[in-house]
Amino acid sequence: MFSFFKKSEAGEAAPATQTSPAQDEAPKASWLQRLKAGLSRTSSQIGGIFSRRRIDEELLEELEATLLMADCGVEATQTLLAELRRRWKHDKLETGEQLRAALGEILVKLLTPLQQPMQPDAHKPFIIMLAGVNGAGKTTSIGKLARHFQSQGKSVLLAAGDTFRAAAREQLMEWGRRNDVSVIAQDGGDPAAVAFDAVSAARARGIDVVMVDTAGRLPTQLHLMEEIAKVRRVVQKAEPSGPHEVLLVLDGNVGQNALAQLKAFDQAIGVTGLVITKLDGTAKGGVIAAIARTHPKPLRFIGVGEGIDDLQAFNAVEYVDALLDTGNTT
Ligand SMILES: Nc1nc2c(ncn2[C@@H]2O[C@H](COP(=O)(O)OP(=O)(O)OP(=O)(O)O)[C@@H](O)[C@H]2O)c(=O)[nH]1
Repeated sequence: MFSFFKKSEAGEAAPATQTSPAQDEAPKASWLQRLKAGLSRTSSQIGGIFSRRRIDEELLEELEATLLMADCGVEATQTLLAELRRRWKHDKLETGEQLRAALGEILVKLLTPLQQPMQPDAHKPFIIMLAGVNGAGKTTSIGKLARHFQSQGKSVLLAAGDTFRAAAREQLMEWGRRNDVSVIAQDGGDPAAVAFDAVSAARARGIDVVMVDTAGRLPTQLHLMEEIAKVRRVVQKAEPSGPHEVLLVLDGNVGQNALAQLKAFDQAIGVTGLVITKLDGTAKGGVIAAIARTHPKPLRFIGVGEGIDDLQAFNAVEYVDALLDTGNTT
């Protein structure tokens, strides 16, 4: 918990002016390597299937089972297999490698609609609310995003909306002091009131981006889901055009459970974008296909580690390359 902020306090993280990862080829290459390493379990399982010379029904059935095990879910797996079968016949595919290329194209087509960058210049202040279950990576992602926006020359203000844990609040405030990011917090109290104060302060101070952190909660904790819906309503009271982004942070390791979380949070607060973290761990990676097929939402960022450069804008071609080893990125 808060390890990113702890790192910053110890002075280990890169200074704000150095964080422009997307424009920096060297970090990007190592970032892609981390993504590939994270998804290597799935890519090696699928790779084993494609290494066969001939395509037949048995191979397709094995691929189907592998996609299901990789968290793609029934609907996305069926969609992918149906299209693959069509291409097999229509394009007269013969080898496993041709099938890998075809699956890559089909997956890129499925995932590309999720590749929609955030538009923080659309409003001032641009108000982002973050939600998710406990430990999904909200606070870590806020730290990374704050640096990301600062590197673009934007001023940032945080609302410490996790009013349950005093330690979390203090950690965030200390991190803010050291990184030139204002943090609005209250002792105890109401998260909606903190959000209201933060939005009002951002307007008064001419801040570019406000991020409203919220305490982790499970969709089954109905009173907490009602509480977060209230935070959203109160943000809108403070700024009628906001919130401009309602980000749901999902842990990439939770598999199909991510879909259940997405549906529940979407119903409560109207999710407008996703952050999927921890794709560097034991994540199998297919859940993004499941989301694209059954409950599509813009996937703004994916996380492959706890470091400052480890949160990157989602790119469908890069992701599919990491998942299938298609060789379409270097
Ligand atoms: N490996 C890895 N760890 C991550 C990533 N993102 C976050 N973490 C770690 O996940 C843990 C939980 O992250 P937090 O940011 O504290 O999660 P949170 O959603 O704010 O948690 P609550 O405050 O309990 O709601 C921390 O140890 C983070 O360092 C990631 O992309 N990869």
